[in-house]
Amino acid sequence: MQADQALVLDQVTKRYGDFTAVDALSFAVRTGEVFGFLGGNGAGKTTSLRMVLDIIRPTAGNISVLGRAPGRENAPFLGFLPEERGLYRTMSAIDTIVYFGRLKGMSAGDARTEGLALLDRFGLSANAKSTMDKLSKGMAQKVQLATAVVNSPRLLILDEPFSGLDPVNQGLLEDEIRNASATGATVVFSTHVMQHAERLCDRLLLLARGRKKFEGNLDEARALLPARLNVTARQQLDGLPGVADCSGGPDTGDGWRDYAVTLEPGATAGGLLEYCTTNGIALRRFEERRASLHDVFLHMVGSGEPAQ
Ligand SMILES: Nc1ncnc2c1ncn2[C@@H]1O[C@H](COP(=O)(O)OP(=O)(O)OP(=O)(O)O)[C@@H](O)[C@H]1O
Repeated sequence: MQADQALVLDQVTKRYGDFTAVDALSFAVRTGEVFGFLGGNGAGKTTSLRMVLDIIRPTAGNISVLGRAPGRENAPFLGFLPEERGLYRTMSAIDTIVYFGRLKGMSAGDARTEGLALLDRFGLSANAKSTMDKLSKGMAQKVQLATAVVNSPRLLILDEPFSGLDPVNQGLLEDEIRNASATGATVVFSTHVMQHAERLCDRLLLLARGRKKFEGNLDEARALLPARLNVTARQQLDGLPGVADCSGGPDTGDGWRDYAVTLEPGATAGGLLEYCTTNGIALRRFEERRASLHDVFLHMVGSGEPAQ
């Protein structure tokens, strides 16, 4: 493992009987980056994260967390928001945060000071002494987030952190992730909602049926898709170099038509534009349509896997 890698999985497999939930998965998360762990339902995200946290053990392969094997001694440096949220119903919000801070080796005083500051930041100052069963689901989720970050973790792992949050609180969580990253923490979060990943991730991994489909940054992910263009021209572009498909809308009356053009893999919009210019093909509009991460997901994983 290199010094600039916060998390490394090397050929990690997890089997449940005959079923392989995670299949020879290898990837590395660099220190300080926000890393998206993406996949549809049942892809193996939670299973992978649980192995990192030593909640379950791999069937095969190696995991390195901040340079060490998974285990309890990593607790002071880690923050974890589990997918299954659950806190002691009769404990107050602040006591809950202090309890988790203590589990991670903080003093009660430090955990309380930091816990109160977090509740304030999350708009929950007035609820510090409310017991968990008196809080709304979203409020309880923010308290749980506070338990994950109270120790200013070097590696923050969030399993489906956006589920169950309203748009305002989703924004707050995005800010919290950016904030953790800005202060030097490494953040790994799983999601099946591509928009969050698109806004937040430095790099991402796409998982399907336990296998890695892609690891890289957003631009690299988008480059996996053939370029698509909106073009207004006087003639069909089918058959031009690099054009895989060109479908046209109605003639607007003066001979111009709008075309949706898909290029062949590896062909570039610039190459087609240059060809048109040098060959006297008149163009009134020539726009590249930027692929979304959702498009990439469907392209890589297929529409059988859910993504939003
Ligand atoms: N303890 C278990 N015993 C048997 N199979 C399991 C167990 N835990 C998980 N699985 C299976 O492993 C696969 C991966 O599950 P996992 O929870 O890791 O997926 P996920 O990517 O987190 O999905 P989701 O987005 O739905 O939470 C699923 O098919 C699941 O049924």
